[in-house]
Amino acid sequence: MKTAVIKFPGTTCDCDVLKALREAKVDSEIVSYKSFDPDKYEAVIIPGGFSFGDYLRAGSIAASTETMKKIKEMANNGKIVLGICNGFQILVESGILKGALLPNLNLRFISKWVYVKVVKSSYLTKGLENKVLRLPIAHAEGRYYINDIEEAKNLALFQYSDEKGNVLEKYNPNGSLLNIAGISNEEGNVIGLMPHPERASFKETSIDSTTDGLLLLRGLK
Ligand SMILES: NC(=O)CC[C@H](N)C(=O)O
Repeated sequence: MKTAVIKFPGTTCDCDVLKALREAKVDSEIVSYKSFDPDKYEAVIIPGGFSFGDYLRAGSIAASTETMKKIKEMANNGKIVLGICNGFQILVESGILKGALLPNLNLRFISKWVYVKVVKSSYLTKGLENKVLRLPIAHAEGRYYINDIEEAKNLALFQYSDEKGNVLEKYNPNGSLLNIAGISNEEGNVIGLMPHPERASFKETSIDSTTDGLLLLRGLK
């Protein structure tokens, strides 16, 4: 699937995402937010980083760009949209995904390996339901919140858990509602998650040689 990896000023994870996508055999390239042509792609990834310096709130300035209008249209047309970390923040700031990403409860930047349980099917989690993935997080504003608990349950795609998939508050690194680490829209074609699959795609740079990130990225093949 022809996939664009969008680069905003302050995006830092574009090269890592591209490398992981190529490892997953996904036809992909990095595209500047200034010259993005949505008609050329079937899928788009908004990678992590600090777009526009995270000024105001993480993701809020990128959310108001023309590029995000184009990505909203792609989402509405059923194309695949994936936001990773800052990309997830941009998707909620632009209203393409519901809810908000608030500062972590401890008001600190948290960088650690976590386990997340896949709690529903979506375009990228077909066949991975109930599996536990080991992925790293690295963020200051990752506390998922939405004002309606029932809606949160429906949106939840990944929940912080232990390695066996027990979703308990003690495994919640940032205070997210219902331990939510990622969500998808109802159709399952728009996905946002705080953990970084691209950082769990190479044995050499992963913890315990895990390549769980590839399980998700291969869905874009
Ligand atoms: N890893 C990322 O994408 C970065 C972090 C994000 N902008 C934050 O600190 O919340």
